[in-house]
Amino acid sequence: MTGRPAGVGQLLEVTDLRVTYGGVVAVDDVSLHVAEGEVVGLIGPNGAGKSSFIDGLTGYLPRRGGHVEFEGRSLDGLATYAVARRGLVRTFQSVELFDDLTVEENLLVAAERPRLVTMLRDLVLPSRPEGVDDVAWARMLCELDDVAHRYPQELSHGQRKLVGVARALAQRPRLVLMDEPAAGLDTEESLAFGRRLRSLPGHGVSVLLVDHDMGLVLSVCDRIVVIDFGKVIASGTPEEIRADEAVIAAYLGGVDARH
Ligand SMILES: Nc1ncnc2c1ncn2[C@@H]1O[C@H](COP(=O)(O)OP(=O)(O)OP(=O)(O)O)[C@@H](O)[C@H]1O
Repeated sequence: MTGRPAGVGQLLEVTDLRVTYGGVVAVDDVSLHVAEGEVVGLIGPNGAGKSSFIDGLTGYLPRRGGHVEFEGRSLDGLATYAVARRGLVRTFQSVELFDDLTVEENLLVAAERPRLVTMLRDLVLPSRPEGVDDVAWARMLCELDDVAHRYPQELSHGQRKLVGVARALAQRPRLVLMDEPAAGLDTEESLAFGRRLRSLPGHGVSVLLVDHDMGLVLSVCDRIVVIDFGKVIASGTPEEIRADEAVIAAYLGGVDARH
């Protein structure tokens, strides 16, 4: 159901991932891959298992089955911080920023370990130009330079969401898993966010995007995987997903059954 034969060379390869809560099977043997440079969407109606999938994938919840490989190496049994260190970093639905720290300081905290590496690297390679550290890079990508010295309470909801994304980027991920990054953004903010997101592969960052904003997902993703009741029901290009009858039925069914 992943839309391509199993093989090597994927950045992320998830095989038959299973996540349960007691007797509830939230993720029922879901397989999915992300290749280098791809923006892949993971969508599904409310309660389909999207967040549980990300939690199981990144080690926030125990996996009851399946395997996760990243850059050809197994992530099975790794703690969340070790997964992030490998370059697989996630954002959360609710952005928990440090209110008494500025935007810049929030990013510095996120990038603490990489910055230590940066300092050591700078000692060895003093010619490295100033200002291209990980925090500045994340700020630049999320266009947060103008608010770098503001506090989170002074920002709009959309800007706070962007700081959450920048915090993930400041860790220099190879792949960022975004859990509903556009929730609460207005149309204009969502469009701007989509443009920034689309630029990430050009900076060496691939993306797995979970979001309810279908306009955003359909416009920025190379491929989309759709789950419902914990199972993959479709995968393909945005055009294929738009026309897929199982997807249409799941979302139309969702209007009656889930809201
Ligand atoms: N802590 C929990 N305890 C028990 N069941 C849970 C728990 N969290 C989620 N579930 C159940 O697992 C299933 C998948 O939920 P999940 O939150 O992963 O779906 P989702 O697709 O992310 O939904 P949404 O789009 O609403 O965020 C649902 O049936 C949900 O009720």
